[in-house]
Amino acid sequence: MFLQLSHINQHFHIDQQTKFTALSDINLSIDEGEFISLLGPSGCGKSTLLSIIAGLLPASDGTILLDGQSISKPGPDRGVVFQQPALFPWMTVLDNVRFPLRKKHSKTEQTVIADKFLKMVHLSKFKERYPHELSGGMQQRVAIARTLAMDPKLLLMDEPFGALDEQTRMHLHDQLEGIWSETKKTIVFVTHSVSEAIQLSDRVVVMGTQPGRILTEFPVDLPRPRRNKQDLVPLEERVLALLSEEIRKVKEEEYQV
Ligand SMILES: Nc1ncnc2c1ncn2[C@@H]1O[C@H](COP(=O)(O)OP(=O)(O)OP(=O)(O)O)[C@@H](O)[C@H]1O
Repeated sequence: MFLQLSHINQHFHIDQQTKFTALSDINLSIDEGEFISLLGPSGCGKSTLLSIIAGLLPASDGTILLDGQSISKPGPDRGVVFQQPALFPWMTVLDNVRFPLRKKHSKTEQTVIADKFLKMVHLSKFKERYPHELSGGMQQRVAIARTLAMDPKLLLMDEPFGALDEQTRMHLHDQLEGIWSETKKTIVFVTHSVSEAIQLSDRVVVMGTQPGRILTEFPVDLPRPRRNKQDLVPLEERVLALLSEEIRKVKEEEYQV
């Protein structure tokens, strides 16, 4: 197994007396090259789980093995793409992508690698531009190129298209599918969107709340690319039926309805 999460629990101490369980007994196995989505209502612990896999947050309990190695802190084998692209505004697109390569690669190598991934996200023509001269979707593609350029074994994406409009998001779904089939990277993708999860993933892992846990998994056996939205509807309905109860629980807790 390429990525193996075993018995992960995550507790946060709210104060000296109160402990909040954000994740309870998470067990998940992911094959190399798989595209997995973590889907669930707000607060079910998707980002927390991604942070634990990234090594940004140590799990309260449990183990994570990536390619046989135990994970406890961030490492170059994992690349994270967040909702906000977090580019350096004073650097050109090319320099942003070259920046993380500076310690391991010569200047020429940095440029060759950066050019390759900027081409993959169709931004070669914009490499001398600055982030503020790009749209939100283009900035996010730069962030994806920058992460891929580091050649991580595992790509972790936390609602990477959540801040973008619907049209841009659809465009980036196509691009991400292309990147995934070209690079064969293993991807763990966090989303709120049922259709996004089904369109992109080999497997949708549905999480529930109180405490955050895995409810079930849905394999997606639909041919790619999945451009015809109608083909996704039967599975969407099954996932939504499961999620509606969880969403009701969140509303009840948050709004006391
Ligand atoms: N550092 C922290 N201290 C205390 N509680 C936390 C901390 N980080 C997260 N939580 C809580 O853990 C739960 C899970 O949060 P998380 O952000 O992982 O959920 P999520 O599923 O990603 O939500 P969303 O979809 O809204 O982004 C939430 O109830 C949140 O308030």
